[in-house]
Amino acid sequence: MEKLLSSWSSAAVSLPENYVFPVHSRPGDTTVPFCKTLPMIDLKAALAYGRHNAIQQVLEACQDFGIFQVINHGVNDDLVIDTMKVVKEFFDMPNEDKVDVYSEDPNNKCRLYTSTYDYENEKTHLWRDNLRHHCYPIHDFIHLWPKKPTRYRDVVMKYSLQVADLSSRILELICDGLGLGPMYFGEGLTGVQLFSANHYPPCPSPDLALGLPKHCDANLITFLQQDDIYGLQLYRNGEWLGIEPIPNAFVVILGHQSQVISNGKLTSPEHRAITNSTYHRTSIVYSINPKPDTLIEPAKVLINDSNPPLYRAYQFKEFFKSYEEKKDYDKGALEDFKIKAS
Ligand SMILES: O=C(O)CCC(=O)C(=O)O
Ligand SMILES: [Fe+2]
Repeated sequence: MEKLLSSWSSAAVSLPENYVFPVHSRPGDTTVPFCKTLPMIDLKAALAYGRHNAIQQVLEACQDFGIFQVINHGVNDDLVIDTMKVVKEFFDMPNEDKVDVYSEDPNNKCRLYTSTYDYENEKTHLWRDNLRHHCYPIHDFIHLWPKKPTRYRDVVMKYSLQVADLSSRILELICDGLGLGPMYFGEGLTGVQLFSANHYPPCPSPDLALGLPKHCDANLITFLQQDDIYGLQLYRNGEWLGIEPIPNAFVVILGHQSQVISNGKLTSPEHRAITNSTYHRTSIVYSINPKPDTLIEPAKVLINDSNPPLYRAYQFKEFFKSYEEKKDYDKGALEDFKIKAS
């Protein structure tokens, strides 16, 4: 547990060498402008104008940005606040209360660890601790979740169920918008669901370190809840832009698999998490992933002579292995899966 940032970072006066990112990927000046054009969807209002209107708003956001904020989403506001609170309480606990879930084994279905799954071999450590556990179907995994704080399991269970429901509603809108036919995003594409809480303590050199480097999410889709402390940045048209924290909003982010299934019609955005020298920051990620054996391919209904497949079919586990081995987490992760023009 001594590797955890929360064990030593508060006493650090300078950034250790192995946290300093190479010049080309370090953030430098982190004060970038907010992305003022980021789509913001009021789901309730959008649906009030008819399902067709909601489909159009979601699809446009997914095509143009691949990332948007959603408010009036149907997940209970008090529950959202309470979940952030209980997760912060978890990270605030002394080490002896967290030791049960600390694990250096990436195969563990519930674990607290620091940086990436591959701490020993990574070139630069990330300035984050992460608590991650499976949560679907919930009763297969809840017994593995943290026992403390005592409210943790109850609150996170309610949260997971409601965010899973939101994810189904958003995926149905995407499915209808793309014309994929009913239930395209079924168990195979959504059957692995993870609750992942990132904790970024104050960092002595936010210009040199990163909470998470530039990446696209490997999954199908992410529902991210930001703290009131800013730290999420989007790489768009060659520049970094901040994603403004909006109370109780979810940031919806399409993963690589959505880009492949839509044959490039939808985009998976590159993003990162910066640190700051003053505040602890926490983000909660609800991540929808395919099952390992699921075949991922551009949806057949989207393919025709004028729209040939851009990606070959593969099993999700093949993609994931390459994503982790190549440690090429951004757009490059899809290179080996592209069908090259002959
Ligand atoms: O902490 C954040 O805002 C970003 C988290 C993120 O991108 C991820 O966990 O994949
Ligand atoms: Fe991400």
